[in-house]
Amino acid sequence: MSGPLKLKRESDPVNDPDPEIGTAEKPKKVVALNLDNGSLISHMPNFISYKESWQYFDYLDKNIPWTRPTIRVFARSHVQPRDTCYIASPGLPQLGYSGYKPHAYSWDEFPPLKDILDLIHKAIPGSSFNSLLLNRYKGGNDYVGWHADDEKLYGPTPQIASVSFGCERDFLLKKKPNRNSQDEMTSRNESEPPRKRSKKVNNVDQHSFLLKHGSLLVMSGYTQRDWVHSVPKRVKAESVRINLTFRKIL
Ligand SMILES: O=C(O)CCC(=O)C(=O)O
Ligand SMILES: [Fe+2]
Repeated sequence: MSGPLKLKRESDPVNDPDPEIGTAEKPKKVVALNLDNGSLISHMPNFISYKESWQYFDYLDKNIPWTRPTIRVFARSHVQPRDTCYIASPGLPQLGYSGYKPHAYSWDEFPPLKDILDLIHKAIPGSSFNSLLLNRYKGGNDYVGWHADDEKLYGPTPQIASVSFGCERDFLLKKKPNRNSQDEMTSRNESEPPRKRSKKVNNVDQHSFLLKHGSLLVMSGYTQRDWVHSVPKRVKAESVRINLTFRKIL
């Protein structure tokens, strides 16, 4: 299990800085959310400066070999509702989800990704990510359905570091109903998100983060075992968002 999560800041937080004009010297605010039973979320809204984040966005938008694969969910085929790409260090076991096994590109082909990886390793002491799943949401109709990144190859307490560029989108977390009824929640639901379930959801059982341009969100501990997350459709989100989730295959 990864140790207690402590994101390093460049200086102590003072006033909440203007999100529109990022600078490298800006103090880094960190919000830590301790979910129950050892699930942890840390959020650093200004992880990478505004200007640098647009440079990364433009590079990734143009240079990543994006694909929109067909995946299988609940025994039905769907086109994944967002573009994707996968990077992994050599010699790791093959990632597979929803019947899809992405080709693993090398970090060496995309030097800016190595720079972001370095920034993340510096921000999260003790981390050593070796793979990366990239997503590109072309507009508000693109989304990721409720799922947990609980594939066995990440181990029982995966730490996942998520960096976002471009259009701001909501990132939702919801507690899994209970340990015996996880089946319908744990596979990536890429079909329309289910309509409201009849069971009432407690306020402490769901959380929402607005993931801004240049932000970092880290999920640790038992978050993947006990919670599901999603980035739902948003009609008003018209522009492109690129998200990077760094993971460690054990
Ligand atoms: O786009 C995001 O913020 C989340 C993506 C995600 O959950 C995933 O790729 O597993
Ligand atoms: Fe995920």
